[in-house]
Amino acid sequence: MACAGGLRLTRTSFVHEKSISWFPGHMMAGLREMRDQMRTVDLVVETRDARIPLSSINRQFEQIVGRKRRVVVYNKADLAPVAIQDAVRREMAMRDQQVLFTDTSINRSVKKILGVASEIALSDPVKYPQLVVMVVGMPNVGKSSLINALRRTGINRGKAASTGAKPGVTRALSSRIRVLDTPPVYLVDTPGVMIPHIPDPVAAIKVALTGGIKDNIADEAVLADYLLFRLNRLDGVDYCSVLGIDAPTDDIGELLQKLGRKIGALRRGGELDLDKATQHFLRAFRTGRFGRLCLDDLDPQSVAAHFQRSAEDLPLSRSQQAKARRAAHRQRAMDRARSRNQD
Ligand SMILES: Nc1nc2c(ncn2[C@@H]2O[C@H](COP(=O)(O)OP(=O)(O)OP(=O)(O)O)[C@@H](O)[C@H]2O)c(=O)[nH]1
Repeated sequence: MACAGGLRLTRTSFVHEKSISWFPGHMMAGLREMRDQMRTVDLVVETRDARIPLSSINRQFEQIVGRKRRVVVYNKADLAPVAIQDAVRREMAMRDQQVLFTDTSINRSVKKILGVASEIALSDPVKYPQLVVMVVGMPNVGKSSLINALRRTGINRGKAASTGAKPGVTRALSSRIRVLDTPPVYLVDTPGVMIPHIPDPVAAIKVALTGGIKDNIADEAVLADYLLFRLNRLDGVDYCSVLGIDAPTDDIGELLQKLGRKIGALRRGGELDLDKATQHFLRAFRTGRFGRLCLDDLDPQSVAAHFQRSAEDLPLSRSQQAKARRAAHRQRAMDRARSRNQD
């Protein structure tokens, strides 16, 4: 139950047919430039949002990264439950992905990335006189913040990349940004790239809720409706206390009316301003006021279904097909072991 006082859930699933598409020209140009520069890159840091460990995966990066060494960084870990980290590590390890969790406000948390880069650079100083790391990811996952944090941690220097609360701040590849002197490590910032067409409309809603899609492109009313649906199904989220409303509800109209009255969101003439109430509700989630939350389901079946769907959407390279086969093999072995334990 989400709030004190009890709630009868009136919906069993969230149905939304229309996906959100946002793929402006600078993203296409950015992808092309990333592909062109990839041969000069030694390591790729693929940044994702820890609140949506699956929905923030953009398979286009796997295609342009190819066989380059890659580390997956789940940023904004301060906004996601610590408890998800083991499940995510396990699932990604099955897909041969090394995973780190970061919060860009904490030096010790981003230092792990410098550790990975240094290890590669020191393994062959002749091959890597300077190590070049490209930071890629969906919009607003915190790529530029991560670069600034690495620079602060590595060489105690100020901001080198522009950041902002809205998606699409970085619009082109940066020049190389120094983040470590010994061994020399340089980072390249890149524009956030969306999936051109997200096949699952609910995944698109999750990306928009976490700030990856501009609010004027996503339908804020739908985002708020999904957020309420999800909050009601997560244990221990007391949104009533956070919002200052009396009782939980599964009806977004009712919640926004109450919230609008509570925060005094009124238009001229005294009519309730439900848009303002909607934005207040979304902001409360985005700033972590409802606590650490994860919007993706991480049980093995849901994860397998997610990868199945995204594989159908994007043709896989040969090495990706081999990886997918290995992951499916491991998954089947785990399922068999699990069912043997249950017997
Ligand atoms: N809570 C939290 N917020 C973060 C973290 N890292 C970045 N942010 C915030 O996330 C927002 C987006 O950060 P950016 O670094 O501009 O994101 P980006 O991925 O470079 O964005 P694009 O320009 O769209 O590609 C900013 O408001 C940051 O302050 C983090 O670890 N935790």
